[in-house]
Amino acid sequence: MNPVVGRAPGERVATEGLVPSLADLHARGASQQPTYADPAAVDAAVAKLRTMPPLVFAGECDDLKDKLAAVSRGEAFLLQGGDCAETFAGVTADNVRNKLRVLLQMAVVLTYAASVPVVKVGRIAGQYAKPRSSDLETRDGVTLPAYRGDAVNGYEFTAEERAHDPHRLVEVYHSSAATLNLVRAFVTGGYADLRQVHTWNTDFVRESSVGQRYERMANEIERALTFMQAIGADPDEFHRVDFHSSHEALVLEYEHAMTRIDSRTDTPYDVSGHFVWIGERTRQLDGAHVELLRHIRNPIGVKLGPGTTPDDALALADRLNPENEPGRLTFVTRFGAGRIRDGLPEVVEKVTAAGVDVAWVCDPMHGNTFEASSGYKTRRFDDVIAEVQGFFDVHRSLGTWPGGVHVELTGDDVTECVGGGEELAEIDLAHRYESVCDPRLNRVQSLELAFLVAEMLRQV
Ligand SMILES: O=C[C@H](O)[C@H](O)COP(=O)(O)O
Ligand SMILES: C=C(OP(=O)(O)O)C(=O)O
Ligand SMILES: [Mn+2]
Repeated sequence: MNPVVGRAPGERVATEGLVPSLADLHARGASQQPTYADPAAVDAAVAKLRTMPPLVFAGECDDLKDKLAAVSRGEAFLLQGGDCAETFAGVTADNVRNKLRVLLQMAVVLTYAASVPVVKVGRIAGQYAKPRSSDLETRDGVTLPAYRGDAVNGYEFTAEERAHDPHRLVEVYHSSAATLNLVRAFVTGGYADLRQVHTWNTDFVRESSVGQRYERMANEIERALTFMQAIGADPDEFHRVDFHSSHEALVLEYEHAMTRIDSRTDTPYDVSGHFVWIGERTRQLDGAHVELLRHIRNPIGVKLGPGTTPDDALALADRLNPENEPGRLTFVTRFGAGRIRDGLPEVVEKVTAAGVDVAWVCDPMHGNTFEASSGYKTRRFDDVIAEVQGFFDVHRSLGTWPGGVHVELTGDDVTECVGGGEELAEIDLAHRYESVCDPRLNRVQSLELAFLVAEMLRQV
């Protein structure tokens, strides 16, 4: 049997002995898992997934780990962004291109304005499962299971759609494959060529002042590229970019089935994405998610909310990266604008004092969510910026490196977060609120964030 391919039903699982079994993981009382009615259908979905080719290759995961090691050394900056929850219906060329385009624009702003190499990672091609505060949702007196992402159930508020369906896990694989295929084509096939800096901005420049600001910067970049070509630089150097996929490793059946033994090193990798992270709600030290992820060799992240103590962070680092391998572990802090300045310093201080090698990244979204009077979940652009500013200030005062930002965004002109240069108000939210889970920055807000972060980076 080829150990990279997995097993046929009934055969030994290729990862046996190197990764805990699904039964062992569930025995830990895993939180935030689907509740499936039909165990045979779950087995069939898992068996099918085990036969599917990897979505990413272990060597690519190692490349990203090397880049994240540069982040942890203070030599690069991570830009990680995308939807809160991807949907199967959202796998269209326009949608994928628009998300990639805004990330490329943001990366160019950060690289050019702050002169720092930017590691680009999408919340894309696998971000289909959501932890929720409540198992149930009630509308007009009707109570149904909460929406847990397209990986688990449908968004439509009917009993049929909200039932947890294991076959959806196979659909996650196919949707991720289609998305990643397009992303790979875009980033290597010319769309991401640095000489396209202007093209990414068309249909945008006239409409917003941030688009115009970007346009001025793109003119400067173009002149610099022309100069470099004139002095003999290889134009192929500008042709492609490195871009990696990431998602929260939440549904154990999916992540376990996609964990394979790398034939180069005989070690396990979760080949469903380059980088996977453990959410704030599933990072229990003895929990199933920490147990699974401590066995895989991908670069991994852990979200740290405002309740995190220095000892929690140290214990997680010890469990997930006992050899202190650079680039292996990223702590994504999401304290909220009001708590970051008080809560973050002692965590960073003690982790640093213990000699733990980690990349520190700021998620300025998940600690700043509130419900507008209209009922929409939203976030204030000013709170997002205030948390990033707090993150930079804390790291500057401790002499540590603010290694990146992790944001929920989209390339479309949605109206989900309030504020920003367009001064979106709560009353505007209904106009184009399309997220099926958390509110995302739209294209203008995302680019504004990039310019503001570039200024903060220049001052580090
Ligand atoms: O994306 C993160 C979580 O799934 C989300 O913030 C939970 O939101 P809820 O409180 O509406 O369940
Ligand atoms: C669920 C998420 O975040 P957290 O685990 O930080 O709440 C998320 O990133 O969508
Ligand atoms: Mn979210």
